[in-house]
Amino acid sequence: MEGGSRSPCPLDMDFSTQIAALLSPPSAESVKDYYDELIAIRKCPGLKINFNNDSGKAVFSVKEFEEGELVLKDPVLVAAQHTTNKVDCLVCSHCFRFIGSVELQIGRKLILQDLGLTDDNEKVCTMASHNVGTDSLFDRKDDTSTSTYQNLKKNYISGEVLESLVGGKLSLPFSSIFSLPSVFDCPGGCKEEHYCSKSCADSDWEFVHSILCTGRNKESSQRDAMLKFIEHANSTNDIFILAAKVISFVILRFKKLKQLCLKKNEKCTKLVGIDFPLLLEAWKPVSMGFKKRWWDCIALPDDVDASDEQSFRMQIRDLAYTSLLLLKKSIFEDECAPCILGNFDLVVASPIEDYFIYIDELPSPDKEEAEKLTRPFLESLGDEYSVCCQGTGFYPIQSCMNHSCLPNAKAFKRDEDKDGQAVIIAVRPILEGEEITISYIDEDLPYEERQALLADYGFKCMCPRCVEEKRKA
Ligand SMILES: C[S@@+](CC[C@H](N)C(=O)[O-])C[C@H]1O[C@@H](n2cnc3c(N)ncnc32)[C@H](O)[C@@H]1O
Repeated sequence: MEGGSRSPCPLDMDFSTQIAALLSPPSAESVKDYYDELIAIRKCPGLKINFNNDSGKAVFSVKEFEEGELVLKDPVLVAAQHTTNKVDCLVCSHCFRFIGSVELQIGRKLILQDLGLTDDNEKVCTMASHNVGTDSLFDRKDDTSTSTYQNLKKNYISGEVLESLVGGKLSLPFSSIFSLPSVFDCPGGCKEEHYCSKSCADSDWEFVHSILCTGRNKESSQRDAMLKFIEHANSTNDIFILAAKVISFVILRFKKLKQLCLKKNEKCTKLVGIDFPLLLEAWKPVSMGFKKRWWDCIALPDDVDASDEQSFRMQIRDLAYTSLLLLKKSIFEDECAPCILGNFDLVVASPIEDYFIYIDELPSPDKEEAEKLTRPFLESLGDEYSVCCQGTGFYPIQSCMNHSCLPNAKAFKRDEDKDGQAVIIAVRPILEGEEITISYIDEDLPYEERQALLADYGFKCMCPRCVEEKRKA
């Protein structure tokens, strides 16, 4: 591996040519073809991806946009909700929409809080690896003949009431206005993932989850190995869960391409046991956003001295290698040699905030009447009563947008944007042919602070504002 000690991974040596090919930037022509097709599929004909001399790929407008106009809706290619966030939000594992009901969201969170899961990271991880979703909450009813949650300590809402809330026996006033899609279980029966519809469940199964599922169809040794991988990721860095999803996505895409190829009776070239051209093709959507290996580009934490950078990077590379070995034990595939890539934030607003605002804005006496029921729940939830769904994902088009401290667009979720898609809105009129830029940081900060933050992204900003402010300094 360049710039560090020798890689602990023998694959790096054995497959150095193939790995170099996988990690080398795709040609300008294949980038153009790939994004032209994707833009047509995404139905955002106002955009074009081209190369810009200073910063590589860039998004350009091919039409005028008005201030406030939607520029892009970009569904996530692969994403994962943060492990700790799973206590706060029950969301569809495919589109990241909130699911169940206002009652289930509130009751589930209070129960998990009372079980101590929000205070204790270790326990959150355990909860996530044996995921407490909906069934597992209800399953506990079988454990006792009386109410399951009657021993809950912190809330002054009784366990019985919470049980009625998650079980659908107790309705909160006006909650039907904020109705959420019903919960669909994982088709593999793992109880770790939940969905908003059969189509989301099927898509996730087809594109990612069938390999990672710890449900009934998994052989028990593989299931144990997968649980060990998940536990390691949750107690070190949950970015490895996203990495595992990316690897699954590539393997499943590879298998599909291979089947297609065999169906058409085409010759599939074999290279040291790997059908390499097909693997390159399967990896293509990921390669479009791949920059560097994770340990080479992750920002140096504040508490790590610059002189220790090299050893820090080697440590996290070794951590990634340990994670990869654990994953390989559970999804061993001869045909694919995986790798880890970069990431982008995923955020979906919680409907719980809207619900409590609605109650607060009701006219008298409806408000007082409704609050008799809702206030104890709001008080029990505390300041963090409506945490967003937060995670990490890879957005193919948004990830091509460069930074400017004087951007013409921004990521902004409107009221109607209730899922994990990236939404980009024009912040001023955009001319045809202009590059579309967003700000990666708080652009209200002074010049020096902006540059310091952008250094973590590996570049010095030369936008017109920075050039001007530097000149004046
Ligand atoms: C999310 S990507 C944007 C797309 C990128 N240009 C590409 O080719 O994939 C972020 C990376 O783009 C480059 N970049 C973004 N904005 C830039 C700018 N204003 N000046 C120089 N490089 C920039 C940096 O390398 C940064 O790490």
